[in-house]
Amino acid sequence: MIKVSGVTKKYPARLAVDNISFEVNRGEIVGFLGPNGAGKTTTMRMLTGYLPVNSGTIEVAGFDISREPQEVRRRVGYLPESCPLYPEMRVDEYLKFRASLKGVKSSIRRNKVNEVKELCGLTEVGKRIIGQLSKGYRQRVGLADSMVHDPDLLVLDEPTVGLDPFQIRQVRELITHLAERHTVLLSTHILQEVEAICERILIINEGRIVASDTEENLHRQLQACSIIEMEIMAEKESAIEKVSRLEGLDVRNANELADGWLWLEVEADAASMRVELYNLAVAEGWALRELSEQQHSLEDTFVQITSRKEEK
Ligand SMILES: Nc1ncnc2c1ncn2[C@@H]1O[C@H](COP(=O)(O)OP(=O)(O)OP(=O)(O)O)[C@@H](O)[C@H]1O
Repeated sequence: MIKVSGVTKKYPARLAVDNISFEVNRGEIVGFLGPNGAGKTTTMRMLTGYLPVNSGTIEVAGFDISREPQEVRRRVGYLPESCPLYPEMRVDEYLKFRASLKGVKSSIRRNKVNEVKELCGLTEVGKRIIGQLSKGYRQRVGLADSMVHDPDLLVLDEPTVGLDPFQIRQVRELITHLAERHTVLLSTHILQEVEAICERILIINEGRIVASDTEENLHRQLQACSIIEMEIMAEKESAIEKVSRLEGLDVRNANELADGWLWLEVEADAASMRVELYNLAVAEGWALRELSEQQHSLEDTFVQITSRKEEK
């Protein structure tokens, strides 16, 4: 559905997107993650034909964005970061206006508007003035707008930004529902959002794609190093020395607990090195009451991937 090949975008004072390539398959729901200024919005604007590329090619639904921008726009629904609604218009009026701008035939326009209103939970507010709606509802109007021409692909830039937790949940459910019929590329800062709705994650950092995989596989890449916590009855200095002497294990933190036990935080080069620590405790005659490996959160994964120096 999306094929980006070697795309670069330079603003006068800044290289925002640096030779990126990635693909999104039909029917996928892909999360686009990256720190502030990483290049997410720039990429999304190029994908939707709002910003020209400097070099490289973008194909959407088989059409080249530079050569056939109209064909691409017809097949893409875009929810920009700050959706430019007309605050003085009523919801129905606005959606009909947008549908006509997007070339929806007048004979089916009313039906299309009703359909997207229903999908976005807007049926009750059709007669309301947009400027008087809550932010959550305005966001739904933006979503309804992005899909009123029945696009194959939805590109959503931070769809839940500024919403309260209840609205966030509703908009997420809506997106999950939309993904049954559309391919979705969605940018967000909220990692739980990606965990909750996306099948695959693309991570962009300083204008470059630094990861593209399922959440599970991204975690797996990082399982190569893990953190183990242990609590033993042992003398601090000697325990640190003996643990650190084991290959692939290094003590990061040590604390003598109030009840006399020693807590150690150990960095392991590989997953499942707890058994080495268990064997050491047995060999040294240390009583052991805790030996656990920390699971990486998506946040750890994100931080590690976006701070890997060699990939910059
Ligand atoms: N119109 C512009 N003119 C000049 N520089 C720009 C323009 N738009 C974006 N930039 C710069 O390009 C880089 C990428 O910006 P972009 O908005 O694509 O990042 P982003 O990942 O969407 O960030 P955020 O998460 O903060 O929205 C940033 O350094 C930004 O300052």
